[in-house]
Amino acid sequence: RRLPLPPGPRRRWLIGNLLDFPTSRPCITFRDWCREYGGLVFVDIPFKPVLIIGSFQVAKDLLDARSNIYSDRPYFAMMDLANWGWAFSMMAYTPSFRAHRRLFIEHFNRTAMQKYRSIQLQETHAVLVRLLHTPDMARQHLRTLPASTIMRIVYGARNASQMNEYIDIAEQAMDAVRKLLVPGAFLAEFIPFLRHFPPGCRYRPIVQRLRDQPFEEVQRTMAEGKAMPSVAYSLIRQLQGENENLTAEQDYLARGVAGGAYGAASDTTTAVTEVFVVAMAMYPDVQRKAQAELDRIVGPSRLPDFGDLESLVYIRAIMLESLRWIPTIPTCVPHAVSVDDVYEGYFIPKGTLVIPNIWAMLHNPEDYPGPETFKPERFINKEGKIDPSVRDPTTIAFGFGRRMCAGLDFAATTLHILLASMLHVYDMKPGVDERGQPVILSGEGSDEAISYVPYFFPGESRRK
Ligand code: HEM
Repeated sequence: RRLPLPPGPRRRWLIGNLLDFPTSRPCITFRDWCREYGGLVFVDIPFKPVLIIGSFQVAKDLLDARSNIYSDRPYFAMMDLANWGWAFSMMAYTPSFRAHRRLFIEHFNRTAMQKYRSIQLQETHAVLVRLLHTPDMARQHLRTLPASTIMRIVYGARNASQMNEYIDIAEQAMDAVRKLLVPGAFLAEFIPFLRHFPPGCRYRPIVQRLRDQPFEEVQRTMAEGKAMPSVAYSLIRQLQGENENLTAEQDYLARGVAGGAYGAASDTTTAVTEVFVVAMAMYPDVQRKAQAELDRIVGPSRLPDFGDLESLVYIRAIMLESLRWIPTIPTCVPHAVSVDDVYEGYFIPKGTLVIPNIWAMLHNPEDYPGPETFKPERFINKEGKIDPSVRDPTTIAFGFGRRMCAGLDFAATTLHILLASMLHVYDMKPGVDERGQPVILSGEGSDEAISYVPYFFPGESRRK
């Protein structure tokens, strides 16, 4: 006899839990279900069983320890309709996915990243200057930073107008990810015949341009002998070897690896930066403490550098707290289990969609007391070092197992240097709205797959 399925909300005849599935702020409903039924909750959606993971331990046991069978992705109907199927973050755990990920890691591991530091610093400094000249466009400037950094690294984009065009394309293409990847936001994910009425189709041309236009520009400049060093350039050289052209398969791989970097890096890093700025405006004491650390370690006559980061412990704690307080991808990117499995006496059928509730794990009061408060001190021990006994939010916020974020190191260094530089130069304060009224800030994320904070600030320079 089959073992029982994990517990979960009561199922209705024929439609199971279809009507219970949340379409707004799913992380909250999932957290409530887990409080009622435990760290593992089974939700019965016709054609698509769903498993919600609400506890860090269960995520470790399944997604990390059994990563050989929990690293698949479900078929994302809406993302496929929007033409995002080429992005390896959406791919099933196939040999093609593994080839993409392997190649990606080769260009974004810790050693490879040393090469990108000067671009990271130049882009960070450029943002500081833009903020000074046009503070009313602060939000836009901060949004452009990860985009332009990754664009220069991946495609060697050369001039401002080319860069702006690429960023504009990416902004439009990423809108699909924000809107279509929220679990349950589109019932078509679960009910196949609804896919004939797709809101995703309108994104197809722009997503295609995101992948192809900058890549083909690199190919063109290579043919003219004018290409700048870039990841795309290295990929093409590496794959094509002595041959004159890439094969169709190599071409698909190279475009996917390059385009995947841009898609995965820009919005996520921006979202954390926005959380950080709002937190600084809401918690001026934290800001002052960070600035005191900077004054002590960096001093007033220069900007922070990568060599300072190890000593900037409090600022690292601010980064960790920014990742924890409003998690960037609150319900992760769903995994899928590729064979039938049994866990703690429960049967988990092959093909089940697995959703780790990152938000709930990072707001678990047992690991992070007073989780709604922004408190970097929680990560620092008596010796003034990062406390290894407090769960590191990067082990949750970047996902799990063999699908864990492939750009974690890149994201963490980009953020650390940016946060340090922003705090060194600016005081972040709550701004005023169009009617001149003070903006009420809140620590609540948006309702999209990548969580934003709703408002933004003008900062003020603290260095005259
Ligand atoms: C703070 C910023 C970031 C956060 C919070 C973040 C978070 C995540 C999460 C939660 C996933 C899904 C993991 C899973 O399925 O278990 C993911 C996947 C991924 N991320 Fe990030 N990410 C960030 C920045 C970046 C950057 C800067 C890059 C590239 C340079 C990147 C590249 C990727 C890729 C390629 C995947 C797909 C991995 C796969 O499916 O195997 N991410 N990220």
